[in-house]
Amino acid sequence: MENKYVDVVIEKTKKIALIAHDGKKAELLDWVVRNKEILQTHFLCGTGTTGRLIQEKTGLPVKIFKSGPLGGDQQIGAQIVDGKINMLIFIWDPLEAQPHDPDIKALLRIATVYDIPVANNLATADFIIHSRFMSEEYVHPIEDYSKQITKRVEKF
Ligand SMILES: O=C(CO)COP(=O)(O)O
Repeated sequence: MENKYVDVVIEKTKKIALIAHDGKKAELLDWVVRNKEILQTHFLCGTGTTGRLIQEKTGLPVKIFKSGPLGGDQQIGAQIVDGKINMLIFIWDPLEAQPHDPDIKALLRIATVYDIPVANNLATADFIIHSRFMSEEYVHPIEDYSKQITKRVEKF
């Protein structure tokens, strides 16, 4: 299916990454369908298979990165570092071992370093998308979070 993502979409309010492991993909797809009205006003991206399935099932434009085991989690992590993603919905499977477990840990770590909202289950995803964070007026309480991190690291 044609990738409908175009650069201009990046101007949308929130920049959301959507990822689910195989055993959790159906759950995430249903959630995206249920919340399509809200999600369509934001920029969406995802790892290879998750992103493609969301695009096919909902018709929403999704910027698609590599599949998780092929480096997609790392690409998404790099986008967080560059400020191009500011919310992560990552429905990882606690009952299934993954060959790229170090990449998964790295992504979750970098999301914490940059203090973006992260949902690892749908209850939290619901909580976030109905929260004040989704409004255009929301600004991170720490003006430039990455400056604060740099300061902390430079101390040593
Ligand atoms: O493995 C993943 C995240 O760790 C997801 O990758 P896919 O969306 O390509 O299945």
